[in-house]
Amino acid sequence: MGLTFIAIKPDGVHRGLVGEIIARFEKRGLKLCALKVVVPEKAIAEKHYEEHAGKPFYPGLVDYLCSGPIVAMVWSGKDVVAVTRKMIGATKPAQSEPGTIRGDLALDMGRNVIHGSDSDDSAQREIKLWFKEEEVCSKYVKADRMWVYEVTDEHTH
Ligand SMILES: Nc1ncnc2c1ncn2[C@@H]1O[C@H](COP(=O)(O)OP(=O)(O)OP(=O)(O)O)[C@@H](O)[C@H]1O
Repeated sequence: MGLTFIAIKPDGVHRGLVGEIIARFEKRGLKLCALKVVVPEKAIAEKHYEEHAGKPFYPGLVDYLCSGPIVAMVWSGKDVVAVTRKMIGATKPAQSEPGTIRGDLALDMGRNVIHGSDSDDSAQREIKLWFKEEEVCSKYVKADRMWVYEVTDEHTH
């Protein structure tokens, strides 16, 4: 089953973009499996971005994530990692296509509004880092499933 971890970063929360971003994922047909508002603990933010540890921007990146509440979410759907990465757009907003979240809502790489897992392995690691198992409701069958998917099997939700 395809799951991904999405976080609306503190700038997205402070700028009032939460509803707009969630609406985009809902309208695409994805299924919301978990959601919470949380001010990240430094240790979790460091772990989340551990692949960047040692890079010059790492301390600022961790401070940015911890600077206010984030909206942490789990979404599921067909090809959910690839689909959400496309919807989010390139890391540098100047390179994000119009129509993407960053292409429409962000201007600065250090304030790029949203995070999305970049692979199934990262998604699994990040979901475990941010959520307890019982906080993720991935089993329910969404009522519009037969209108979102042509074939509804164990790979669609
Ligand atoms: N060279 C850089 N200088 C400053 N900040 C950077 C740089 N590269 C990445 N970042 C910051 O680190 C975050 C993580 O970088 P990554 O390469 O994982 O991009 P991403 O997967 O598009 O972003 P995210 O992980 O936040 O979804 C970026 O969102 C950006 O805020």
